[in-house]
Amino acid sequence: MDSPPHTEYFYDRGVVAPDAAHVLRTGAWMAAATLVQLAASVGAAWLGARTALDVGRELRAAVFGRALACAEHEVNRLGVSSLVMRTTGDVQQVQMFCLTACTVMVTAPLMCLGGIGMALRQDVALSGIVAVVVPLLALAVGWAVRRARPLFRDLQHHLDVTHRVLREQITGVRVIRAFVRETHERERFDRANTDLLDAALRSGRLMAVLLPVVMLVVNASAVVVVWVGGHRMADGTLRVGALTAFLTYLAQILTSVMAVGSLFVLLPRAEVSAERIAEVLDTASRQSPTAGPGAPRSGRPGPVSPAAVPGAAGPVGRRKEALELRGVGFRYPGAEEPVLRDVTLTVRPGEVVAVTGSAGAGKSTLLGLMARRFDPTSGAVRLGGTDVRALGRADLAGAIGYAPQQPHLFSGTVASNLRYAKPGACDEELWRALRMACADAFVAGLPGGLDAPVRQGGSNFSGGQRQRLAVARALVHRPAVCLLDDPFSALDQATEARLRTALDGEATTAVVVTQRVSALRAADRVVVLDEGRLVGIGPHVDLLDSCPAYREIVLAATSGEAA
Ligand SMILES: Nc1ncnc2c1ncn2[C@@H]1O[C@H](COP(=O)(O)OP(=O)(O)OP(=O)(O)O)[C@@H](O)[C@H]1O
Repeated sequence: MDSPPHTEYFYDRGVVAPDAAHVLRTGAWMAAATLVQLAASVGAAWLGARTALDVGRELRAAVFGRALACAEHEVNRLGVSSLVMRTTGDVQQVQMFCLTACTVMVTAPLMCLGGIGMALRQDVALSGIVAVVVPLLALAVGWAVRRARPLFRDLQHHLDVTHRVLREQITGVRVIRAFVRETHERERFDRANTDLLDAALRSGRLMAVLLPVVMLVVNASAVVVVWVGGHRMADGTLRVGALTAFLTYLAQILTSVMAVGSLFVLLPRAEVSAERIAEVLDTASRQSPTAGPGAPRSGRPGPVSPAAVPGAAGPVGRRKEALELRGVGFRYPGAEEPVLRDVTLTVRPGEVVAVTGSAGAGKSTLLGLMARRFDPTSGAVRLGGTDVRALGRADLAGAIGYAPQQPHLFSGTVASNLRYAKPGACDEELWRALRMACADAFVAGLPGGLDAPVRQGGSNFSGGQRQRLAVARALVHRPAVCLLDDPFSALDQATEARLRTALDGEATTAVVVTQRVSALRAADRVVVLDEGRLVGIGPHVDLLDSCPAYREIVLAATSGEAA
């Protein structure tokens, strides 16, 4: 009976003998085995790639979801560029590791164990060389992995820095040109770029040393096998077929060990990236523990339900809500001093309250607290008698229309930006909001009207147009409370007056940050902030008499306006 297809027999009976029929028979077995191996490899590569891509997609979605839910100060702490990097580059590193792990970690150990088994069966004495070589390789790779981890952490940090500098420079390119600071900025970028290069070289050098060390061990082991085997062949204790077979098994074992080694070379960078991703996933959500449930923001941010806000009644969007601040204090994370101290204020339903004060007095922060961009460090904000922390985010978003001081528009169309507030809004609702924000005339004049394109950040619109679109967006869903942060700063007097009249006509509760005397005069009441403290509240005329800080603001503003 024939022996099994075996490299040793193939050589001794087929090549040394020679026996063509044996060569053909054994060769056919080997070709069949190779085909099976090929199919298995292709299958493993396909499944591995699929798994790695799925892992990448899931991780990206998780990091992005967490970044959206992050508290604002967490986003600031991590940095926008770093968050982008973690969502893309870091996920890519983990994905690459997964791909290699999926394809290598199944086949390589099997091939290695199979090779060791066959080598032991072939020649126990020669197998001793394997017992020395494999731990040597493991030691070399382990040493490199340990040393590589801090180097890759440094590399990822420098990638973040370079991205941050680049992003800042590209978004600020107009300012750079206006102040002819190209040389300065080029130097700043060069510094970041060179630091990145150095970090990449440090980690690259380590990996460059590892490969020759591994190859040296592999080739030295082959030399030792041939040398020992050669002597034993001369003694007549080893046949040429056995030596050739052993060399084949040795190559199989070492190839498998090197494949696993390549995985460990990817490990430290993937590990660092995974740590950075985990840091984002572990950040606190902007919702405080007291926050109640509520529909997720991803859906349509429908109007707050009467059940969600006690006291709410009437048809959607026509409600008026009281907004109360009770002893509100706020300190930005990491800041030594609070920005707001003990602010108590009630904005009555349907009332228009103007907030004024010197630069940095805390006006935007106050509005941010009302919109629940962040939670107060002391006291509470109540809407319709309910603590806003107890409201679902969608409920709150439905009840409040917020236009921040620096309006942000997304790339898309005018309509898609306006529908951010109410995805199902019809064109008539959009035009109504545009009319209120005095933006209807310029939108009507755009080619495409509501479908006119908006470039990233609204860069194809003027500051005033962006501001009006942001105000319109805040009004589309007819919120119970409008929070407008300095909406008049880029508007002329006539447009400002039209916007005020439109807001009055809507009769919603409104809190408007402004320094414009005309707007202060027209408001039902004015709130005056000075270094985070509420120093005056009342109608314009009363405050002129009773509040020196207000008088100063008005005097400064009127002289400016008169000039
Ligand atoms: N994200 C932040 N982190 C730390 N401090 C902040 C942050 N935002 C604002 N501040 C600080 O809080 C204070 C109040 O800022 P805020 O923007 O509320 O003032 P403001 O009255 O709206 O000013 P302006 O009229 O100039 O817009 C400022 O001293 C500012 O430096």
